[in-house]
Amino acid sequence: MKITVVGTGYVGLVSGTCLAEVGNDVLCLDVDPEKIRILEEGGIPIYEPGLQEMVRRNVAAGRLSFTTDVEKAVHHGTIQFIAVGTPPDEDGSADLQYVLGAARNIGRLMSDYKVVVDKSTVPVGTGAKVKAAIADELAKRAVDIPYSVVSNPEFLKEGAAVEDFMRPDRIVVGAEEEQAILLMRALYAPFQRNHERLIITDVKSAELTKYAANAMLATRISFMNELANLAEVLGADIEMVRQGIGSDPRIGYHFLYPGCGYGGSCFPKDVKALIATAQDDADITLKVLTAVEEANDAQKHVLTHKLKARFGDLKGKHFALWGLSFKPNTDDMREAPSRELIADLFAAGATVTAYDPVAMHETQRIFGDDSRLQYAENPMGALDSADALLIVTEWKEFRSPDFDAIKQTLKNPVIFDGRNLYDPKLVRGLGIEYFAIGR
Ligand SMILES: NC(=O)c1ccc[n+]([C@@H]2O[C@H](COP(=O)([O-])OP(=O)(O)OC[C@H]3O[C@@H](n4cnc5c(N)ncnc54)[C@H](O)[C@@H]3O)[C@@H](O)[C@H]2O)c1
Ligand SMILES: O=c1ccn([C@@H]2O[C@H](COP(=O)(O)OP(=O)(O)O[C@H]3O[C@H](CO)[C@@H](O)[C@H](O)[C@H]3O)[C@@H](O)[C@H]2O)c(=O)[nH]1
Repeated sequence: MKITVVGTGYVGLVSGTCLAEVGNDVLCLDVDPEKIRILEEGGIPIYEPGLQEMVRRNVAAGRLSFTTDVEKAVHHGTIQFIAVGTPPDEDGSADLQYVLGAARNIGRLMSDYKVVVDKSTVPVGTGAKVKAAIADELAKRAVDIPYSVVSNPEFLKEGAAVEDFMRPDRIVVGAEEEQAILLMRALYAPFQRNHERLIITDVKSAELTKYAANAMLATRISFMNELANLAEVLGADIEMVRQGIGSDPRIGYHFLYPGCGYGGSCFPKDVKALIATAQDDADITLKVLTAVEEANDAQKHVLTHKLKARFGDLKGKHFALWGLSFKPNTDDMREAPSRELIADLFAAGATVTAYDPVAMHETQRIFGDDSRLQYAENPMGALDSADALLIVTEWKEFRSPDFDAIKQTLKNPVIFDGRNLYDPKLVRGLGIEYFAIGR
């Protein structure tokens, strides 16, 4: 099948590449010429495990190519995926300018039947807006060309994006026209060989399903973070509680890990957008989600409070920081808890030496050449003359460190662990002061 993917970010590049992998002829469009240059030179503009090799393989096979030429892109695919960003507007609602801009381009340049598939996360009612934008462009040209608009939200997780796309739990398709449903079924057939994964809904339900999924997961995390803070004061261990409740199949173990707040380009933005949709379009205040967001905003400062409780004034203190990206296996720094922590430390007059396996370059782009933030070449290199070690991302390489070396290198043998990586008994038994979340 001939497919165009508009937007070559985390979702567009992964979707386009995985669709090429199963034999489709995919053209990826982006407005950012730098991204297209990198891709055309055989690189990838993001860090995502397994993606680079898959891109190279499919480019070499002639099934995957990249362009900034909008006209070429619109003419290429019968299926036109829209996978552009939907960042939060000032009031938290999703900014649809990129999605509607992409839709207008399609309406302006299409010459035959298109299925326009929205993969970006968009509020309920966006499908209708996309349809209207295309209709408007066709009317301006005084032509009548058939097209369908489909909602196909994406559920991939960064760091595991290729695996999630190739082996999805479910594929939600919101479509109301038979021709479009048939095409979507054919497109996704290779991804559901062993059992049915396609859930066909109306367009609005598909749009809401995406927000509902992220809001539910964010709710579990904020709930656990609040309980962790309570457990700590009461003298209970949240990790034992987590196992105690996770073993109930009605609850399950996933997404119950307490920490220093959820980040990333999706949960914070999508929780905000759903609250805004409910308020603006339905005059309904989503009380649970409002609390989820508030709890998360507070949780991002939990390590700062612990540091102040331990050290008092942080002025002149120097800290080692392990982990910068919002989660392991990505270089994505959007809404990363590390950003809030670093800002808190700067505000309190402290300095930082950070180490992250892949996100230091992106961090430097964000913080610029600020002498208060230095970078180490490896985890141990960050510890020299630091007053304590702080951990905010659970990269695998932090899981079994040389605790003796940590103890000898730090100025004070103190660890503040925002991801509960270690057994408190073991670490404290080695003579290291250990502060974790809820234990
Ligand atoms: N990142 C994730 O893990 C994830 C997962 C599921 C869903 N989503 C959703 O998917 C959407 C995209 O997210 P992302 O993280 O891939 O974003 P991103 O910012 O990484 O990529 C978006 C890309 O679109 C390009 N773009 C913008 N306007 C364009 C236009 N008119 N034509 C062509 N290209 C254009 C940008 O240059 C950018 O490269 C968002 O709605 C997001 O909420 C993201
Ligand atoms: O038990 C947990 C699980 C996650 N997190 C944090 O939650 C955030 C998000 O993590 P994760 O969901 O793994 O990463 P994302 O790549 O943001 O993926 C989410 O957002 C995507 C974009 O919408 C969706 O497609 C995915 O299904 C959804 O999991 C990160 O800061 C994690 O540290 C926790 O604190 N505790």
